[in-house]
Amino acid sequence: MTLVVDSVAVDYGDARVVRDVSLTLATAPPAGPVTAILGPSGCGKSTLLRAVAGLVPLASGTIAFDGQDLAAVPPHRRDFGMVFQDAQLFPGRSVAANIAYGLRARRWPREQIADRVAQMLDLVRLPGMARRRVDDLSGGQAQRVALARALAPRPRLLLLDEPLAALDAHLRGKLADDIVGIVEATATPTIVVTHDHDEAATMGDTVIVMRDGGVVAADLAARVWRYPPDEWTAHFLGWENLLAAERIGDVVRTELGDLPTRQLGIGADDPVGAVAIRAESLRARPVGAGPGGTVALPVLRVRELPERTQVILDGSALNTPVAELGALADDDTPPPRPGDRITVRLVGARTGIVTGRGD
Ligand SMILES: Nc1ncnc2c1ncn2[C@@H]1O[C@H](COP(=O)(O)OP(=O)(O)OP(=O)(O)O)[C@@H](O)[C@H]1O
Repeated sequence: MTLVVDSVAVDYGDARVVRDVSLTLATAPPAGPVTAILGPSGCGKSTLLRAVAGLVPLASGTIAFDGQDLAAVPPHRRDFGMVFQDAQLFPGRSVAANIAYGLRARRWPREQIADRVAQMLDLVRLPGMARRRVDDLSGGQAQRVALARALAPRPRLLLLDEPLAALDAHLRGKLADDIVGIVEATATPTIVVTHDHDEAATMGDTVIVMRDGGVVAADLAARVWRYPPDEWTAHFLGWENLLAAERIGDVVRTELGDLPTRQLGIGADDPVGAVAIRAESLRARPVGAGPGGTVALPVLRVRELPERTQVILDGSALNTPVAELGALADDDTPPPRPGDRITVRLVGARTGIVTGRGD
Protein backbone atom coordinates (compact mmCIF):
# COMPACT_ATOMS: atom_id res chain seq x y z
CA MET A 1 0.00 0.00 0.00
CA THR A 2 1.10 3.54 -0.58
CA LEU A 3 -0.47 6.57 1.06
CA VAL A 4 0.61 9.91 -0.34
CA VAL A 5 -0.22 13.03 1.65
CA ASP A 6 0.65 16.05 -0.44
CA SER A 7 0.78 19.62 0.94
CA VAL A 8 -2.18 18.97 3.25
CA ALA A 9 -3.56 21.69 5.52
CA VAL A 10 -6.55 21.41 7.87
CA ASP A 11 -8.31 24.31 9.59
CA TYR A 12 -10.68 24.42 12.53
CA GLY A 13 -12.40 27.77 12.03
CA ASP A 14 -9.64 30.35 11.77
CA ALA A 15 -7.01 28.09 13.29
CA ARG A 16 -4.72 26.11 11.00
CA VAL A 17 -3.94 22.92 12.96
CA VAL A 18 -2.25 20.88 10.19
CA ARG A 19 0.06 22.90 7.98
CA ASP A 20 1.61 21.86 4.71
CA VAL A 21 2.15 18.19 5.52
CA SER A 22 3.64 16.02 2.78
CA LEU A 23 4.36 12.35 3.44
CA THR A 24 4.64 9.13 1.53
CA LEU A 25 3.90 6.02 3.58
CA ALA A 26 4.67 2.68 2.00
CA THR A 27 4.63 -0.69 3.69
CA ALA A 28 7.06 -2.45 1.37
CA PRO A 29 10.33 -3.60 3.04
CA PRO A 30 12.42 -2.22 4.67
CA ALA A 31 9.37 -0.48 6.18
CA GLY A 32 6.98 -2.67 8.18
CA PRO A 33 3.21 -2.37 8.38
CA VAL A 34 3.03 0.15 11.24
CA THR A 35 3.63 3.89 11.05
CA ALA A 36 3.51 5.79 14.34
CA ILE A 37 2.63 9.48 14.30
CA LEU A 38 4.18 10.90 17.44
CA GLY A 39 3.89 14.40 18.86
CA PRO A 40 2.90 16.39 21.93
CA SER A 41 -0.72 17.06 22.81
CA GLY A 42 -2.37 19.51 20.42
CA CYS A 43 0.22 19.25 17.61
CA GLY A 44 -2.42 18.11 15.11
CA LYS A 45 -1.66 14.39 14.86
CA SER A 46 -5.25 13.24 15.47
CA THR A 47 -6.47 15.80 12.99
CA LEU A 48 -4.08 14.47 10.34
CA LEU A 49 -5.36 10.93 11.02
CA ARG A 50 -8.96 12.15 10.70
CA ALA A 51 -8.08 13.83 7.43
CA VAL A 52 -6.79 10.49 6.12
CA ALA A 53 -10.03 8.85 7.29
CA GLY A 54 -12.06 11.57 5.54
CA LEU A 55 -13.61 12.78 8.80
CA VAL A 56 -12.37 16.37 8.45
CA PRO A 57 -12.16 18.38 5.22
CA LEU A 58 -8.82 19.47 3.78
CA ALA A 59 -8.21 23.22 3.53
CA SER A 60 -5.68 22.43 0.80
CA GLY A 61 -3.63 19.56 -0.60
CA THR A 62 -4.49 16.00 -1.56
CA ILE A 63 -4.43 12.51 -0.04
CA ALA A 64 -4.11 9.52 -2.35
CA PHE A 65 -4.25 5.79 -1.53
CA ASP A 66 -2.62 3.39 -3.98
CA GLY A 67 -2.79 6.06 -6.66
CA GLN A 68 -6.44 7.00 -6.07
CA ASP A 69 -7.18 10.58 -4.95
CA LEU A 70 -9.49 10.24 -1.94
CA ALA A 71 -11.06 13.71 -2.29
CA ALA A 72 -14.31 12.36 -3.68
CA VAL A 73 -14.34 9.12 -1.63
CA PRO A 74 -16.55 9.37 1.49
CA PRO A 75 -15.20 7.82 4.73
CA HIS A 76 -17.31 4.64 4.55
CA ARG A 77 -16.11 3.92 1.01
CA ARG A 78 -12.42 4.25 1.83
CA ASP A 79 -12.30 0.76 3.38
CA PHE A 80 -10.26 2.07 6.29
CA GLY A 81 -10.77 0.76 9.84
CA MET A 82 -10.59 3.16 12.77
CA VAL A 83 -10.09 2.73 16.52
CA PHE A 84 -10.44 5.68 18.89
CA GLN A 85 -8.95 6.33 22.32
CA ASP A 86 -12.23 5.45 24.06
CA ALA A 87 -13.26 2.35 22.06
CA GLN A 88 -16.63 3.97 21.07
CA LEU A 89 -18.42 0.64 20.97
CA PHE A 90 -22.18 0.54 20.39
CA PRO A 91 -23.58 0.41 23.95
CA GLY A 92 -26.20 -2.09 25.03
CA ARG A 93 -25.10 -4.54 22.33
CA SER A 94 -23.06 -7.72 22.53
CA VAL A 95 -19.41 -8.09 21.65
CA ALA A 96 -20.41 -10.14 18.59
CA ALA A 97 -22.90 -7.51 17.40
CA ASN A 98 -20.22 -4.86 17.63
CA ILE A 99 -17.67 -6.89 15.69
CA ALA A 100 -20.28 -7.86 13.08
CA TYR A 101 -21.33 -4.25 12.47
CA GLY A 102 -19.15 -3.57 9.42
CA LEU A 103 -19.85 -7.02 7.98
CA ARG A 104 -23.63 -6.53 8.15
CA ALA A 105 -23.25 -3.14 6.51
CA ARG A 106 -21.39 -4.90 3.69
CA ARG A 107 -24.12 -7.57 3.54
CA TRP A 108 -21.92 -10.54 4.35
CA PRO A 109 -23.92 -13.81 4.62
CA ARG A 110 -24.92 -14.72 8.16
CA GLU A 111 -22.72 -17.85 8.49
CA GLN A 112 -19.68 -16.03 7.21
CA ILE A 113 -20.30 -13.26 9.74
CA ALA A 114 -20.42 -15.80 12.57
CA ASP A 115 -17.16 -17.39 11.39
CA ARG A 116 -15.43 -14.05 11.01
CA VAL A 117 -16.55 -12.87 14.46
CA ALA A 118 -15.15 -16.04 16.04
CA GLN A 119 -11.92 -15.61 14.08
CA MET A 120 -11.60 -12.00 15.22
CA LEU A 121 -12.23 -12.91 18.87
CA ASP A 122 -9.40 -15.46 18.70
CA LEU A 123 -7.16 -12.90 17.03
CA VAL A 124 -7.67 -10.28 19.76
CA ARG A 125 -7.49 -12.95 22.48
CA LEU A 126 -11.05 -12.72 23.69
CA PRO A 127 -12.31 -16.22 22.77
CA GLY A 128 -15.71 -17.10 24.19
CA MET A 129 -16.69 -13.46 24.79
CA ALA A 130 -19.12 -13.16 21.85
CA ARG A 131 -22.27 -12.88 23.96
CA ARG A 132 -20.96 -10.51 26.59
CA ARG A 133 -22.50 -7.04 26.65
CA VAL A 134 -19.87 -4.45 25.79
CA ASP A 135 -20.98 -2.30 28.74
CA ASP A 136 -19.46 -4.88 31.10
CA LEU A 137 -15.99 -4.93 29.51
CA SER A 138 -12.80 -3.55 31.03
CA GLY A 139 -11.02 -0.74 29.16
CA GLY A 140 -8.47 -3.14 27.69
CA GLN A 141 -11.14 -5.62 26.58
CA ALA A 142 -13.17 -2.81 25.00
CA GLN A 143 -10.15 -1.71 22.96
CA ARG A 144 -9.61 -5.29 21.80
CA VAL A 145 -13.25 -5.46 20.66
CA ALA A 146 -12.85 -2.11 18.89
CA LEU A 147 -9.78 -3.51 17.14
CA ALA A 148 -11.69 -6.66 16.14
CA ARG A 149 -14.57 -4.53 14.82
CA ALA A 150 -12.19 -2.41 12.75
CA LEU A 151 -10.31 -5.40 11.34
CA ALA A 152 -13.28 -7.69 10.62
CA PRO A 153 -14.08 -6.27 7.14
CA ARG A 154 -10.36 -6.57 6.16
CA PRO A 155 -9.65 -2.84 5.84
CA ARG A 156 -7.05 -1.56 3.38
CA LEU A 157 -5.65 0.61 6.16
CA LEU A 158 -6.11 0.61 9.94
CA LEU A 159 -6.10 3.97 11.75
CA LEU A 160 -5.55 3.91 15.52
CA ASP A 161 -6.01 7.17 17.44
CA GLU A 162 -4.24 6.94 20.83
CA PRO A 163 -5.54 3.38 21.32
CA LEU A 164 -3.74 2.91 24.65
CA ALA A 165 -4.11 6.37 26.21
CA ALA A 166 -7.14 5.53 28.36
CA LEU A 167 -5.64 2.32 29.80
CA ASP A 168 -3.70 1.68 33.00
CA ALA A 169 0.06 1.72 32.55
CA HIS A 170 0.46 -2.03 33.17
CA LEU A 171 -2.00 -2.87 30.35
CA ARG A 172 -0.47 -0.55 27.79
CA GLY A 173 2.75 -2.42 27.02
CA LYS A 174 0.93 -5.73 26.65
CA LEU A 175 -1.75 -4.33 24.33
CA ALA A 176 0.90 -2.45 22.31
CA ASP A 177 2.74 -5.76 21.74
CA ASP A 178 -0.54 -7.53 20.91
CA ILE A 179 -1.58 -4.82 18.42
CA VAL A 180 1.73 -5.23 16.59
CA GLY A 181 1.29 -9.03 16.54
CA ILE A 182 -2.28 -8.69 15.24
CA VAL A 183 -1.57 -6.24 12.44
CA GLU A 184 1.45 -8.29 11.39
CA ALA A 185 -0.58 -11.52 11.44
CA THR A 186 -3.26 -9.91 9.28
CA ALA A 187 -0.73 -7.91 7.20
CA THR A 188 -2.81 -4.76 7.72
CA PRO A 189 -1.09 -1.45 6.97
CA THR A 190 -1.58 0.62 10.12
CA ILE A 191 -1.13 4.20 11.27
CA VAL A 192 -1.12 4.73 15.03
CA VAL A 193 -1.22 8.16 16.67
CA THR A 194 0.42 8.52 20.07
CA HIS A 195 2.00 11.18 22.29
CA ASP A 196 4.19 8.56 24.02
CA HIS A 197 7.62 7.84 22.57
CA ASP A 198 7.81 4.42 24.25
CA GLU A 199 4.57 3.42 22.53
CA ALA A 200 5.79 4.77 19.22
CA ALA A 201 9.01 2.77 19.70
CA THR A 202 7.10 -0.42 20.56
CA MET A 203 4.69 -0.20 17.66
CA GLY A 204 6.17 1.90 14.85
CA ASP A 205 8.30 0.48 12.07
CA THR A 206 8.27 4.00 10.69
CA VAL A 207 7.96 7.06 12.92
CA ILE A 208 6.66 10.50 12.02
CA VAL A 209 7.24 13.27 14.55
CA MET A 210 4.86 16.25 14.46
CA ARG A 211 5.17 19.64 16.08
CA ASP A 212 2.82 22.64 15.76
CA GLY A 213 0.89 21.14 12.85
CA GLY A 214 3.95 20.23 10.78
CA VAL A 215 6.17 17.18 10.35
CA VAL A 216 9.68 17.51 11.81
CA ALA A 217 10.94 13.95 11.23
CA ALA A 218 9.78 10.97 9.16
CA ASP A 219 11.92 7.87 8.73
CA LEU A 220 12.40 4.27 9.81
CA ALA A 221 12.03 4.19 13.61
CA ALA A 222 15.67 3.31 14.32
CA ARG A 223 16.87 6.26 12.24
CA VAL A 224 14.49 8.77 13.81
CA TRP A 225 15.66 7.66 17.26
CA ARG A 226 19.33 7.70 16.43
CA TYR A 227 19.41 10.82 14.28
CA PRO A 228 16.86 13.35 15.52
CA PRO A 229 16.94 16.38 13.22
CA ASP A 230 17.04 19.01 15.94
CA GLU A 231 17.29 19.54 19.67
CA TRP A 232 13.55 19.84 20.25
CA THR A 233 12.99 16.46 18.61
CA ALA A 234 15.87 14.87 20.55
CA HIS A 235 14.35 16.02 23.86
CA PHE A 236 10.88 14.96 22.81
CA LEU A 237 12.20 11.47 21.97
CA GLY A 238 13.58 11.15 25.50
CA TRP A 239 17.25 12.02 25.03
CA GLU A 240 17.59 14.10 28.18
CA ASN A 241 21.19 15.25 27.69
CA LEU A 242 22.51 17.14 24.72
CA LEU A 243 26.19 17.95 24.39
CA ALA A 244 27.72 20.34 21.90
CA ALA A 245 29.85 18.27 19.54
CA GLU A 246 32.51 18.78 16.94
CA ARG A 247 33.84 16.27 14.43
CA ILE A 248 37.62 15.95 14.52
CA GLY A 249 38.90 13.30 12.12
CA ASP A 250 37.29 10.01 13.04
CA VAL A 251 36.01 11.09 16.45
CA VAL A 252 33.19 13.34 17.58
CA ARG A 253 34.53 15.45 20.43
CA THR A 254 32.32 16.49 23.34
CA GLU A 255 33.32 18.16 26.58
CA LEU A 256 32.79 14.85 28.37
CA GLY A 257 34.86 12.74 26.01
CA ASP A 258 35.38 11.57 22.44
CA LEU A 259 33.10 9.18 20.58
CA PRO A 260 34.42 7.27 17.54
CA THR A 261 32.36 8.09 14.44
CA ARG A 262 32.35 4.34 13.73
CA GLN A 263 30.46 3.75 17.00
CA LEU A 264 27.99 6.50 16.11
CA GLY A 265 27.31 5.00 12.70
CA ILE A 266 27.76 8.25 10.83
CA GLY A 267 29.46 8.86 7.52
CA ALA A 268 32.29 11.25 6.78
CA ASP A 269 29.98 13.98 5.50
CA ASP A 270 27.02 13.58 7.86
CA PRO A 271 26.33 16.75 9.82
CA VAL A 272 26.77 16.65 13.59
CA GLY A 273 25.01 19.38 15.54
CA ALA A 274 25.04 17.84 19.01
CA VAL A 275 25.28 14.45 20.70
CA ALA A 276 22.19 13.20 22.52
CA ILE A 277 22.85 11.04 25.58
CA ARG A 278 20.65 9.33 28.13
CA ALA A 279 21.44 9.45 31.83
CA GLU A 280 22.30 5.73 31.64
CA SER A 281 25.28 6.58 29.44
CA LEU A 282 26.78 9.13 31.85
CA ARG A 283 28.48 7.83 34.99
CA ALA A 284 29.04 10.24 37.88
CA ARG A 285 31.78 9.96 40.55
CA PRO A 286 32.86 12.30 43.32
CA VAL A 287 35.97 14.28 42.38
CA GLY A 288 39.05 12.23 43.26
CA ALA A 289 37.19 8.91 43.62
CA GLY A 290 38.89 6.92 40.87
CA PRO A 291 38.66 7.42 37.12
CA GLY A 292 36.21 10.15 36.30
CA GLY A 293 35.59 12.67 33.60
CA THR A 294 37.57 15.81 33.03
CA VAL A 295 34.86 18.28 34.07
CA ALA A 296 33.59 18.68 37.65
CA LEU A 297 29.97 19.81 37.94
CA PRO A 298 27.80 20.68 40.96
CA VAL A 299 25.01 18.26 41.96
CA LEU A 300 21.60 19.95 41.94
CA ARG A 301 19.37 17.04 42.93
CA VAL A 302 19.60 13.32 43.68
CA ARG A 303 16.87 10.82 42.72
CA GLU A 304 16.87 7.38 44.33
CA LEU A 305 15.47 5.11 41.61
CA PRO A 306 14.66 1.43 42.32
CA GLU A 307 17.90 0.22 40.75
CA ARG A 308 20.21 3.21 40.51
CA THR A 309 20.90 6.60 41.96
CA GLN A 310 20.37 9.37 39.42
CA VAL A 311 22.03 12.74 39.84
CA ILE A 312 20.97 15.96 38.18
CA LEU A 313 23.97 18.17 37.55
CA ASP A 314 24.26 21.86 36.84
CA GLY A 315 25.47 21.91 33.23
CA SER A 316 25.85 25.68 32.95
CA ALA A 317 29.65 25.41 32.95
CA LEU A 318 29.44 23.27 29.83
CA ASN A 319 28.84 24.43 26.32
CA THR A 320 25.68 22.32 26.33
CA PRO A 321 22.29 23.38 25.02
CA VAL A 322 20.65 22.12 28.25
CA ALA A 323 21.10 23.68 31.67
CA GLU A 324 20.82 20.39 33.52
CA LEU A 325 22.50 17.06 32.90
CA GLY A 326 21.20 13.69 34.14
CA ALA A 327 23.74 10.97 35.06
CA LEU A 328 23.81 7.76 37.10
CA ALA A 329 25.99 7.60 40.21
CA ASP A 330 28.62 4.86 40.33
CA ASP A 331 27.49 2.22 42.83
CA ASP A 332 30.93 1.80 44.39
CA THR A 333 31.29 5.39 45.57
CA PRO A 334 29.52 7.20 48.42
CA PRO A 335 26.06 8.48 47.39
CA PRO A 336 26.32 12.06 46.13
CA ARG A 337 24.50 14.91 47.87
CA PRO A 338 23.22 18.20 46.48
CA GLY A 339 26.08 20.69 46.39
CA ASP A 340 28.81 18.01 45.88
CA ARG A 341 31.02 18.43 42.87
CA ILE A 342 31.11 15.40 40.68
CA THR A 343 32.81 14.33 37.47
CA VAL A 344 30.98 12.56 34.68
CA ARG A 345 32.28 10.30 31.97
CA LEU A 346 30.65 8.79 28.94
CA VAL A 347 29.97 5.05 29.01
CA GLY A 348 27.99 2.90 26.61
CA ALA A 349 27.37 3.37 22.96
CA ARG A 350 23.71 4.34 22.89
CA THR A 351 24.08 7.92 21.83
CA GLY A 352 22.06 9.86 19.31
CA ILE A 353 23.36 12.33 16.82
CA VAL A 354 21.40 15.52 16.38
CA THR A 355 21.85 16.22 12.73
CA GLY A 356 21.27 19.97 12.97
CA ARG A 357 21.24 22.48 15.80
CA GLY A 358 17.54 23.39 15.37
CA ASP A 359 16.24 25.86 17.90
N1 LIG B 1 -13.27 19.81 16.56
C1 LIG B 1 -12.39 20.79 16.83
N2 LIG B 1 -12.72 22.08 16.74
C2 LIG B 1 -11.83 23.07 17.01
N3 LIG B 1 -10.55 22.85 17.38
C3 LIG B 1 -10.16 21.57 17.50
C4 LIG B 1 -11.04 20.47 17.22
N4 LIG B 1 -10.36 19.32 17.43
C5 LIG B 1 -9.13 19.69 17.80
N5 LIG B 1 -8.99 21.02 17.83
C6 LIG B 1 -7.76 21.76 18.14
O1 LIG B 1 -6.84 21.51 17.08
C7 LIG B 1 -5.53 21.34 17.58
C8 LIG B 1 -4.98 19.99 17.16
O2 LIG B 1 -5.78 18.97 17.77
P1 LIG B 1 -5.46 17.43 17.60
O3 LIG B 1 -6.48 16.66 18.36
O4 LIG B 1 -5.25 17.10 16.18
O5 LIG B 1 -4.05 17.34 18.32
P2 LIG B 1 -3.30 16.07 18.83
O6 LIG B 1 -1.89 16.28 18.47
O7 LIG B 1 -3.95 14.84 18.37
O8 LIG B 1 -3.43 16.23 20.38
P3 LIG B 1 -4.28 15.39 21.42
O9 LIG B 1 -3.47 14.15 21.64
O10 LIG B 1 -4.33 16.28 22.61
O11 LIG B 1 -5.61 15.14 20.78
C9 LIG B 1 -5.61 21.52 19.08
O12 LIG B 1 -5.26 22.83 19.39
C10 LIG B 1 -7.06 21.26 19.39
O13 LIG B 1 -7.45 21.99 20.51
